[in-house]
Amino acid sequence: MFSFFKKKPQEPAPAPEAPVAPVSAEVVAPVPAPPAEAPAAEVQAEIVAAVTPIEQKQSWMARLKVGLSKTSSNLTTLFVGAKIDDDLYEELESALLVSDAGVDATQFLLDALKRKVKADKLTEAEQVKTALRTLLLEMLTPLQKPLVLGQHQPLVMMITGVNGAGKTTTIGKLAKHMQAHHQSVLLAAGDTFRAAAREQLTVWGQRNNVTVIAQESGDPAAVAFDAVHSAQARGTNVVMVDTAGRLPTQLHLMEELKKIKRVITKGMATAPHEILLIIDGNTGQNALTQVKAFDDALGLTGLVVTKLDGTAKGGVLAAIARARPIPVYFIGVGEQIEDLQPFNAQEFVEALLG
Ligand SMILES: Nc1nc2c(ncn2[C@@H]2O[C@H](COP(=O)(O)OP(=O)(O)OP(=O)(O)O)[C@@H](O)[C@H]2O)c(=O)[nH]1
Repeated sequence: MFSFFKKKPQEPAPAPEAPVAPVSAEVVAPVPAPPAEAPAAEVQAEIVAAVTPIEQKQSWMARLKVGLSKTSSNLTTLFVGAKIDDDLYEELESALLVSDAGVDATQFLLDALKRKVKADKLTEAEQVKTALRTLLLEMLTPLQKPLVLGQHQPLVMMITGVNGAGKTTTIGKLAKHMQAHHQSVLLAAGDTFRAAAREQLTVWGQRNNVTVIAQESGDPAAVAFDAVHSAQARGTNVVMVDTAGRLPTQLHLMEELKKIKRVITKGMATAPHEILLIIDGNTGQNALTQVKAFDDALGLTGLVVTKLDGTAKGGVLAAIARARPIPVYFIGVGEQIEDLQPFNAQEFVEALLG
């Protein structure tokens, strides 16, 4: 099942469009006032759930389970035939740390588990496992939030992340899913560093009926600005701004991201409405460092965790839930479109703990 949440727009009545300003590298035309949002094309206040064939769903869950099988086997075997004693807690501590949950989340889970074992007078290891499942679910459920469509016209999304995290691939998958929900999509090829990235996106756009705004050379902020105005003029529903990969330690590149955000806001006062960080699920605890750094710089609204089909351990979501509980809109378990699905805490915990 792939679903988005569609909502009525909350903005005041739309004002007329500001004239499209010429794109310039540094400062862009005066801020149009007031925010010029056209009425949302189609609005519904309900969760739109695409019915996904049961086999597809099962194969997706199967891939998630395979992806997280190492962690799952570490976490589940330690309960088999075990006694509830210090050894069990120690083994659990190691398994959680190895799963990338990090010290804080691991300690939190262990403390909570010990309290629960005492309070509920648990006597069997299997009951402790069930208690752990409940605690993990409580911890991860706040991360489960749908991406809202139809609230802004256009909905402007900035997509960020380190090199190779899966930004461009995720944009492609999201665009397809959005089209399936009758949303028109426009992409801004903001990775102006790599000509190949721009070309890749342009070719992909042509094939998939998605307009791509790209510039031969230039400033990614200008490309983003151009894309926002273009979407406003065309009545496009969603703009996704791709950005070049960068490490949080590359401070000048982080400054560039802030600039892209500022310039988007100049193009549309309420935008960007979503700032997503794409995380490679295999980066372990480093993912948390990325979340903190990108959030500090930009104020993230959502995360997408990719490559949970590989050697990912999955525990990093617990670390994120404790340290920076930013919604995980989607998780990816492969390269196909249907391999990107909304994050569901229940399914995730099931994949981790059986
Ligand atoms: N196995 C697997 N591979 C994925 C997934 N998502 C993306 N990939 C692959 O990861 C690689 C990098 O993806 P890109 O989308 O190019 O990453 P990017 O963040 O745009 O990279 P840069 O443009 O270098 O910053 C590609 O080979 C993708 O096919 C996933 O969920 N699972």
